[in-house]
Amino acid sequence: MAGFKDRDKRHFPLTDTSSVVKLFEDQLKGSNEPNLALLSITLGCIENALTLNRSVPSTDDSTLLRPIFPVVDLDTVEALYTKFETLVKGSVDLTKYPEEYSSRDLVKRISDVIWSSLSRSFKDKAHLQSLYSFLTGNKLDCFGVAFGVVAAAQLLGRNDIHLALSEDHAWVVFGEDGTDTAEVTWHGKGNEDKRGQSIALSVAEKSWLYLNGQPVICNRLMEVAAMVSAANPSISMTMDSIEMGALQQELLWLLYDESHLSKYPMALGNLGDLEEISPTPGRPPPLSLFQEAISSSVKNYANHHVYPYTYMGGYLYRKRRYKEAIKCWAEASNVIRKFNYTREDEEIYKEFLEIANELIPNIVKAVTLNTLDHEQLNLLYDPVVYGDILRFYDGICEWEEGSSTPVLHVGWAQHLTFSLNKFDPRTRAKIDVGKDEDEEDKKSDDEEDGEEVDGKKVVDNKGGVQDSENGKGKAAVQKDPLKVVVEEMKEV
Ligand SMILES: FC(F)c1nnc(N2CCN(c3ncnc4sc(CC(F)(F)F)cc34)CC2)s1
Repeated sequence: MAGFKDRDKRHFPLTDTSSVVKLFEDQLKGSNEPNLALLSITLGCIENALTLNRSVPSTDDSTLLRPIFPVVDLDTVEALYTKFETLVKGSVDLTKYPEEYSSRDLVKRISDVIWSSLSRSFKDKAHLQSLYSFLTGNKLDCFGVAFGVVAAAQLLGRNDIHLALSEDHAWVVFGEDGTDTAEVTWHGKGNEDKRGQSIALSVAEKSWLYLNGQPVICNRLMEVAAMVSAANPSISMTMDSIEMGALQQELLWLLYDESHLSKYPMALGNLGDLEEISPTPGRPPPLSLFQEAISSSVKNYANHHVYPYTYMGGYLYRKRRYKEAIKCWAEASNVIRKFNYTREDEEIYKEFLEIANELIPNIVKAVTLNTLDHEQLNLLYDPVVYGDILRFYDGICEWEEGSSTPVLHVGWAQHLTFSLNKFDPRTRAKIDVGKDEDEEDKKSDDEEDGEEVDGKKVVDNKGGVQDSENGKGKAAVQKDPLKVVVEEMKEV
């Protein structure tokens, strides 16, 4: 049972990074499970003091002289903890849920308790992910609501309720074998929340948002990793709190050393980004952390996560290692092609749009202008790079195939032709457009050699040719959207 015990209280007041790390260390290595509410309130209190309520004006150069790490008093944290405990235990009558494992009704009830306390103000600001934000401002973001439900469940002794995380959404798992699922928060803008529903139907859509059944399922220790990973050191668009970033980095290394990041690719990516900003002596470099994130996704999630590749690609791009960056993006595209694009996948759409329409054109321009650096110029004569760009686009096309919503539009084609035309024609003649033998293909093998029907490979598993639906039972996106419109017009 979690609870605010004396052994927790003796860490207070917290006066610097190391005292916070000691509190987390004690919670992670101690006898019983870490107290999510206690840690989230504490971390949120520090983040608030270092980013929103900075004790000294940010322009004042005296900050260079005086440390501004906030003192976190026991009574501040204890008062908020008691407020949360009173709210949760006062609103959920556990005698109504006597069974050993949690029911959907109980999960929905806990979600309602968090949900009904929220203020109506807009929720995509920063620093709304912790219980400190919830208890002092009644505000939480999408992740924060899901995390709050799990922290409340822990307070109620419901140890089967755990956090499930995709790359852009969060929900909970529960029940005897931890395979029941429930929406507990909203997603995106203008989407009705589906709280209380199982996520099975959404997974069936093969959308990236639900990672096609390959989300990160947390235990209590990984829920601490999620809380730390979701911490946000940014003060403004241009400035980060050094102290908050350092604290987040040290806590992530603590979790890394206890192996609580090994199945959490995004947390490994976050740590890699922090190490790029401020390298820790004696620790692995960013690239090896990004590689660990990729390996974790391959090993634990059938290579269904995109972000490990875009973490590494973004890093290599910033280091002007363009050939390797483009290979990462081709690998990212090799992941997204396994999904169908649905309207709630905007976040990853924007990621691929930026790579295709900004980053790759910038590379092609940079190496054209910077002809002094022969290493870079060779890029436009390198059939491997050209092949990777084609693979990058091919994955996006396959992502679109069979999807209910189109992905590509003429803007994509303009940037595509710009980028490809910069390559030397002899180089373009050299490449072999062989199919990469990827073990987990979106189509089953016997569809690989399907008939071409108006440019689309559409076969059933009997080798016959289906109508416009493809092997995934979805209304496939036609090659020519205009044709669809004309056909629909005829039906009217
Ligand atoms: F691939 C690079 F471009 C990225 N750089 N930052 C990326 N982030 C930053 C951090 N981030 C995350 N980092 C740790 N855990 C989670 S769980 C989650 C989904 C939701 F917020 F719970 F809904 C998001 C997320 C989302 C992805 S990807």
